[in-house]
Amino acid sequence: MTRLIFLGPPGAGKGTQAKNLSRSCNVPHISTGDILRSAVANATELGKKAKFYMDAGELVPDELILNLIRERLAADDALSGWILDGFPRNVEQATFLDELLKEINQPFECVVNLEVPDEVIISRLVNRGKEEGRSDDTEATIRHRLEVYRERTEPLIDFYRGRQQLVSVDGNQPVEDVTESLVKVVQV
Ligand SMILES: Nc1ncnc2c1ncn2[C@@H]1O[C@H](COP(=O)(O)OP(=O)(O)O)[C@@H](O)[C@H]1O
Repeated sequence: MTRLIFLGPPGAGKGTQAKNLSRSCNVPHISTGDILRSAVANATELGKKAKFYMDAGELVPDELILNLIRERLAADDALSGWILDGFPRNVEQATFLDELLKEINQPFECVVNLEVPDEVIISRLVNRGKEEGRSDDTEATIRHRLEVYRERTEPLIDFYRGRQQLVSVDGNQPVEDVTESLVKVVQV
């Protein structure tokens, strides 16, 4: 049963790798960023509330995210596995996820930490901003997202490492090489 959590700074390649792996494992790729962006595009209630935070490079408040994850993991296609990308992003979300997974009896396999140096991340994100026109990929917002990552998300590395649930993978390699390392590490 494939149940993986992807961790790493913005621009580490979580989305790309999670998508590749979800295809080869035949489980859904659950990206909170994608879900939120589609909510914004469809101007749903959630989207209207989330847009402000996303454009500022802040985390969207937990009260908007936690229910969304609870519902998404309860969907039929998630019963036989999933790859989580972009969640959890702070200790509160990680604690919530622990409780939720216990409640629905779905233990995860491991947390994959994609490691990429800061200067590589910044140039990747600046390029993505130009190519995809994502409104949060401007240089000032990118720097702020990295700060938010350091402050709120990075502590999760020790959180999971302390429980021997963390696996680190070098994300600073060509996409296919990262995928290959990942497949080896998670043995899917
Ligand atoms: N779990 C989450 N908790 C709070 N906000 C989130 C979460 N996931 C995504 N977001 C919001 O969506 C934005 C984009 O997320 P994502 O696509 O994962 O981007 P990246 O990892 O490239 O920064 C984040 O900057 C944040 O505002």
